Amino acid sequence: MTNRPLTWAQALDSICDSTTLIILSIGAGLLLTWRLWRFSILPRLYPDEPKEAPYWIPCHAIPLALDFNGSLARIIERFGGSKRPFAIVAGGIKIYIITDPKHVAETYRNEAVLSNEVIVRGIHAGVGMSPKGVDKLFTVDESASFNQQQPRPLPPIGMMVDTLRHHLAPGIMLDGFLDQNTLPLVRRAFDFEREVPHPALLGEKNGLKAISLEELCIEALITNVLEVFYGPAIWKLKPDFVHWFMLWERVNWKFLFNLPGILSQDMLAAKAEMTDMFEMYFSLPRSERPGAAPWMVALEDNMRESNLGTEELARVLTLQTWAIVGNMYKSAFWLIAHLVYNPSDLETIRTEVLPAIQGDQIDHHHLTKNCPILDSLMSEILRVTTSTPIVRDVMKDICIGGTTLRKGNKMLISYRQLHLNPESWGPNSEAIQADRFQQNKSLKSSLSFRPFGGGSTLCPGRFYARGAIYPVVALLLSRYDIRIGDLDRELGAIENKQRGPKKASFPRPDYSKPIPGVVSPAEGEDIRMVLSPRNMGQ
Ligand code: HEM
Repeated sequence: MTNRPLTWAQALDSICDSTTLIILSIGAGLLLTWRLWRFSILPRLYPDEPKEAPYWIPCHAIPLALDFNGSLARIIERFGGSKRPFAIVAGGIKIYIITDPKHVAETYRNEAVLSNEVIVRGIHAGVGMSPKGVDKLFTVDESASFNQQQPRPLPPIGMMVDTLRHHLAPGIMLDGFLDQNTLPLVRRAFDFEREVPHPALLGEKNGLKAISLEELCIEALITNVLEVFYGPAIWKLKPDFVHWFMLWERVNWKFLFNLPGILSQDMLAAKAEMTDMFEMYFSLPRSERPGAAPWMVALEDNMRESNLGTEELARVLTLQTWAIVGNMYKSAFWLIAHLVYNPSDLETIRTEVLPAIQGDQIDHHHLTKNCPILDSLMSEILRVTTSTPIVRDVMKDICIGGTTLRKGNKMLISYRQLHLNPESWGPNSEAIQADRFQQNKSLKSSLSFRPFGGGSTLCPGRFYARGAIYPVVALLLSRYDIRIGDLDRELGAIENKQRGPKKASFPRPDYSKPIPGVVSPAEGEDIRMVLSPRNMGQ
């Protein structure tokens, strides 16, 4: 063998190779030392602090952005077994994760320290309110007329929710609002003979109707409820408002993640169309927008008294509208979807609701008080489809679950994880069991069940939601027999006396995005139903 001298190029390559190797080794060494220090040594030095779920580069933000609920569930599964609060880091921010139902209750008892004010301010700034406008929302004016009757004076933002709470608590006001304002419009959602084609009607033949379940729920619980709250003027101002709201529904996660404009043109467009409509609406003299809900009228007066102008009102109400109509249509969608795929539950609930429907009259008291399986199924649907992540800011150091949460960090509760926790709900916790809440009545007030949040931000619309959703279910079941499928095939099957067409698979929910409230069906995941009028042609 001859030892040939290296060429210049070979020598350079070999130096580069060994330099690269050295750099890589140092990098790997530093990374390992950092990991050892951060995730093994630091937790021993500070045993009271929640342990951090280990990560390499670049923290937990990317998996969370790609599949929010899935990656959160995986992190919790790997790390949260002990039920002690633990921490993750996303986008440079430390977030404590609370998984124990008892610790969740503790967070609601400490709302001054675990506060949502920074987040609520940020959301209002995100819809375009000026810092001054946001400050006005949070400033208490003891002399404001709405504060004269209050045991404790409220800022306009508190007054707003309080007014809603007052109008929608069980009692004469809610009864009147349901009977006079809401139910006539819910009934209108079943008027398939109207002049302008019904958005849910896909076809009609021989007395059978092909219907999109999603569109029916949108018509009943978005389009009509918007009109219940704002009156019909909104349609003159923006006839396609629902289109923009539904786009917002699909992309509002970009708003929550604060994505840059270049990645969120669709979300920005939807937001602009919605605020634009409300600005036009609140610019109209009141006489030109009749039919608004009493709550809305009282709210507007109070906001104007607090010097919030038309543009600011428009932006605040864009967010309120999201809370008002963002969840009911999805709850109704999943509830009816469950029924059409589970005929025995459908028949049980049909028997329960039939007495509530007399011709055109709907007895909402019967539906909310005397239909235990319907009520139980609604709770079960909310349990399984809730996707809400609740985030709070830690305003001062606080001890929760034996660990110290440090000021300046955030805290997150995943209601989805709480609602599916096998320790509370059994090993088959993802399966829907219609009578679960009827079998065990204490479950509705369980610490592991929070479909409407908790503490001072407990949803003020929870009674109204049931009062508006149940009539939709009752009208559908009392008027129609329902099959899943295609009109032509269904007709063919009837003519040939065969069984109906093969059922499509159950619609897939989209848990990949953080949605405040109930999960949306994934895009295109609808149910096509064939409705045949009951007692006709049977
Ligand atoms: C099935 C339907 C509904 C579900 C699942 C639902 C869920 C929730 C949840 C989880 C929260 C708490 C958020 C938090 O603590 O940060 C909340 C708050 C809220 N909800 Fe609902 N909601 C529904 C229907 C409604 C309706 C019909 C209205 C109004 C008519 C409404 C108005 C509000 C408002 C204004 C808040 C904010 C409360 C506050 O910040 O103090 N919701 N909702």
